[in-house]
Amino acid sequence: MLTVRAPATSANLGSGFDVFGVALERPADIVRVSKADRTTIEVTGAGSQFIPEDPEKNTVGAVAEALSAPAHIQIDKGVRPASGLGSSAASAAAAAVGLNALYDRGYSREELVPVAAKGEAVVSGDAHDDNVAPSILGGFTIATESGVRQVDASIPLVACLPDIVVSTRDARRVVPEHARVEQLVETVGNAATLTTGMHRDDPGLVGEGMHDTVVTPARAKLIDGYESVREAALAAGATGVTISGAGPTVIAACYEGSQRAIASAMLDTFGEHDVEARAYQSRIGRGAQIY
Ligand SMILES: Nc1ncnc2c1ncn2[C@@H]1O[C@H](COP(=O)(O)OP(=O)(O)O)[C@@H](O)[C@H]1O
Ligand SMILES: N[C@@H](CCOP(=O)(O)O)C(=O)O
Repeated sequence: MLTVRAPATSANLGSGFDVFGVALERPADIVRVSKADRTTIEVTGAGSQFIPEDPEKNTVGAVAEALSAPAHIQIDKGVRPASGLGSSAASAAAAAVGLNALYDRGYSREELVPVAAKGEAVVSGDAHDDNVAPSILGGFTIATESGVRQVDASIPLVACLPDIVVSTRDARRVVPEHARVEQLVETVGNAATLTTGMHRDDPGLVGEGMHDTVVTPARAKLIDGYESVREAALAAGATGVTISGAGPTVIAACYEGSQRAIASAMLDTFGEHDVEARAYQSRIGRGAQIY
């Protein structure tokens, strides 16, 4: 048997829709894999009552199939589903890393990204790599049609998860089909600023580059209190705030030392909207680890 810990991730970071992602230090899924004649799945932990154990419907089933690696797979969920923290991707990433080692398939971490993305296709209808890439590789990742680039950045973050459910599938339906050329120019500038910030470990540039006027405003309507939470986090010292993945988690970048004040401001503000929430104070972290 092998045990793998795969971290939650935050995709998009505002200006990098379907491209950017970062690994968080916490929360994480713990996945145990052992060889079997056919794949069976057992799920416990956060939100497990909403997660199917049928291999055709769970992200890890598609990964086992893609690696021809039937196994008994036990998933202990630390990352709540439909959170915007790459919940389904964390399990898929852990399964890809674990089954690759268990069956000695010899794939590199980079080669495992599209394998884990097959799991994502099961739940979101699209094989997007922006969550599985950082969960497998760690750091900041740029996932495009031509592959994945990774930067070992270290930026302090606060991820505030309200007690609201937003499924990725639903949140993809509200993404605008068109953008003005001015918005395109602004987005390219912001994405480039964010990438430079990641290379320099500069929270100011990363926060500035998180600004987005295309996808985020459309999705913000699905999150009660989003605009006030964003303003409260900025007032408490965040350098940038946006929706994590498809939401409802709201993610803030900041300088070292201000995470606690930002977490508290975000929780209080969700509270003012009668929304319970929890905050994870984190940094950009490492990818899946085998124990
Ligand atoms: N191993 C898994 N972990 C979490 N969710 C899973 C898993 N397998 C299938 N799902 C399904 O995926 C959906 C959650 O995925 P998604 O909306 O992408 O959440 P998140 O935004 O946190 O990634 C739920 O419908 C859940 O039942
Ligand atoms: N790029 C995707 C990312 C979804 O992330 P999740 O954590 O909400 O699953 C999107 O924005 O739809």
